[in-house]
Amino acid sequence: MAMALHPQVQAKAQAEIDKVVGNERLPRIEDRESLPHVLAVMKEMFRWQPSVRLRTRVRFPPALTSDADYGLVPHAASKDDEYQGYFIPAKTTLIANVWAIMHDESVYHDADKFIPERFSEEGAPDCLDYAFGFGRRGCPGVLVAQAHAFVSMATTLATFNITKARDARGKIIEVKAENTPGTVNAPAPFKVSLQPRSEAAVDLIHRSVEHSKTLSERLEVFSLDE
Ligand code: HEM
Repeated sequence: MAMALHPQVQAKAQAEIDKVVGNERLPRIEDRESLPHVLAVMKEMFRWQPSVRLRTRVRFPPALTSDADYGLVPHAASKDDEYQGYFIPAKTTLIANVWAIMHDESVYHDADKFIPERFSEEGAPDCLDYAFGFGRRGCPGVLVAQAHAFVSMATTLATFNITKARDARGKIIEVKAENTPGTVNAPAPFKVSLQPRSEAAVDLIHRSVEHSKTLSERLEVFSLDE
């Protein structure tokens, strides 16, 4: 969705991939540090639309909403505590308001806009520190999730142009940045067009599909042997 809405962000990320990775292979996780704009696009995705649901700009106490009756992964204070001068009695339900953190205008200017350069060029605080929760109950899948998100994004950008789709009469179907209700923050259904970027991209896509088939065959052999 974000790429169809922001073609200039997409073009910049693709130019970076073309320069650093070329079109002989797909981007890999090892390329992460050499692709700062692509990484910034991923961070901006997690900031602009954090996966957690709680969505309010009320911050009382800052960054924490206490005794809320909705939101993702509520936690409880195991003992009396204090946070920035606010007393939190034991057993209080606490839900980190990740949306408020990610859309705090004093930290992320034009917070509702999609601006990856805030991470790659402006030194904004790394939103990946919050997107997966906090402390000892933070997401244990964080590393695998981030690696997967980066590789999926980078390989898609390397091989496809994502644009707004057109209807049967050729009229552009506008994309609306809307979300589904529910615990997990997912985009509402939307239509985009994915076109391979070149013959080389088509070849890479075919080769990677063949490669994954080989991998799954190897995994099958491995599980049969056991
Ligand atoms: C983009 C992908 C993902 C996102 C955005 C995400 C985000 C989160 C968040 C925000 C929490 C709540 C943390 C908290 O309450 O402080 C969480 C918890 C959790 N996540 Fe993920 N997660 C992702 C992928 C994964 C994956 C791939 C795994 C497993 C391999 C995983 C396993 C878990 C588990 C088990 C918990 C509960 C931890 C606990 O309560 O101690 N997650 N995740």
